[in-house]
Amino acid sequence: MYKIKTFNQISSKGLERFPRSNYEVSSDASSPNAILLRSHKLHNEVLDESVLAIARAGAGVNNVPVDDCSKQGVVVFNTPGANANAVKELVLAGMLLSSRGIKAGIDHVSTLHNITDASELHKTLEAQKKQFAGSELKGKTLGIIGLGAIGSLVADMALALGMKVVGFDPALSIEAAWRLSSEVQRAENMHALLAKCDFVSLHVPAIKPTYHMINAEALSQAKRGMVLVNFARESIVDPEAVAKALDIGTLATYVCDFPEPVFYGRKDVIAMPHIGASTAEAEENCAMMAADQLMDFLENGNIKNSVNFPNVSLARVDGQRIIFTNENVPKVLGNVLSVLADHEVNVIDMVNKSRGDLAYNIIDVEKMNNGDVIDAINSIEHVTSVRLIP
Ligand SMILES: NC(=O)C1=CN([C@@H]2O[C@H](COP(=O)(O)OP(=O)(O)OC[C@H]3O[C@@H](n4cnc5c(N)ncnc54)[C@H](O)[C@@H]3O)[C@@H](O)[C@H]2O)C=CC1
Ligand SMILES: O=C(O)C(=O)COP(=O)(O)O
Repeated sequence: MYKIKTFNQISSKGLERFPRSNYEVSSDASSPNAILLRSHKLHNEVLDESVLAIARAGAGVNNVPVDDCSKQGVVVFNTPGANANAVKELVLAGMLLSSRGIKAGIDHVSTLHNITDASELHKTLEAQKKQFAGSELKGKTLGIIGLGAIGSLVADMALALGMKVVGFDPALSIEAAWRLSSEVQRAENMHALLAKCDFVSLHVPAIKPTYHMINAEALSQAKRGMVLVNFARESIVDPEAVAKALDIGTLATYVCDFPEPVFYGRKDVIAMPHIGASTAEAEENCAMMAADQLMDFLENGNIKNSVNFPNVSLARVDGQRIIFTNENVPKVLGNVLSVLADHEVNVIDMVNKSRGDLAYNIIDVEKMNNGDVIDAINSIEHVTSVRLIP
């Protein structure tokens, strides 16, 4: 029986994937084999030694202590692209809210409830609507910083709306580059992008190099009257610098999914409560993908869409499967194979893959009678975790 501990509201479509004959899934599971969560912050919690994997039903893993997990051989998964469409649609809403008098117009209409005569109401609205005129997105230039799953969808959407699109992504993967429209112009650097865009949308992960990447210095390069859209993370912008840029007119509007106290009461900030991925479709996609990845990992040791370990997959054969993780240094695999040889364990098939400082191994062996083998592997220097799958 595998135990999955959940945090946050996980879509039932995902939870239903775990057969209850084999899985206990609950928010208060003790000694869980795996954790399934969304934005719940794990940094201040002690990770149970029983935890083999953590699946983030979503994209950003800044709420998971990935480096600590790596040291303990805990595999961290996310669900790339599964909520990208939901975010893309809200980016469009954000751009429209910033360029048309939608919010102010709606608020204004709600103040007119005292006018009970329909023709008087219509006359008043027609006389006042000029206050809520805006401008169109067509023909404007959108800069996109981060051209991964979300950024590339935003680019396609903007091009379809008749916008010009400029992109910046120094870490673009080959797969993401293939997805990207050839109509997206490449900016040499972020400053060049900021200088020529009417709208700039951020779609980078919250990692050290992106911390406050939109700061006073970056904003000093921005085209006057730019709209900044942040559905990525709060840490990517310096809120004080954004408030200052709004004060002096460098920025016309800041649209974000991450409200900050410094923005309270500002009419030029459109702040939403982190709802970029809050659609039934995105929640289902993320939860189902995370559940499937966890099950394949727990039952077979296969890894797909981990953020710290390589993708690894090996077809099952009769026998037993040994899984171990190690620091990526010489001799570890050799030492493990020596232990197997010393215990007269016959290897059927194996795979060994590394990613940066970490390595992941699956070794299929004929059924063993010796219970000491796993302990012996565990005691090898640089091995960080080991388990046996029957
Ligand atoms: N508001 C919400 O509810 C949601 C927010 N997000 C946020 O959006 C982020 C991006 O999500 P995805 O597009 O799915 O991730 P992704 O991994 O597909 O794309 C991220 C892109 O950012 C690029 N990048 C990394 N460092 C960069 C830098 N310094 N400058 C420019 N580009 C850089 C990467 O090369 C990659 O192409 C997530 O990490 C998360 O923080 C994601 C989903 C929902
Ligand atoms: O996927 C992401 O990175 C998100 O920010 C979505 O967060 P949520 O799962 O809606 O709490």
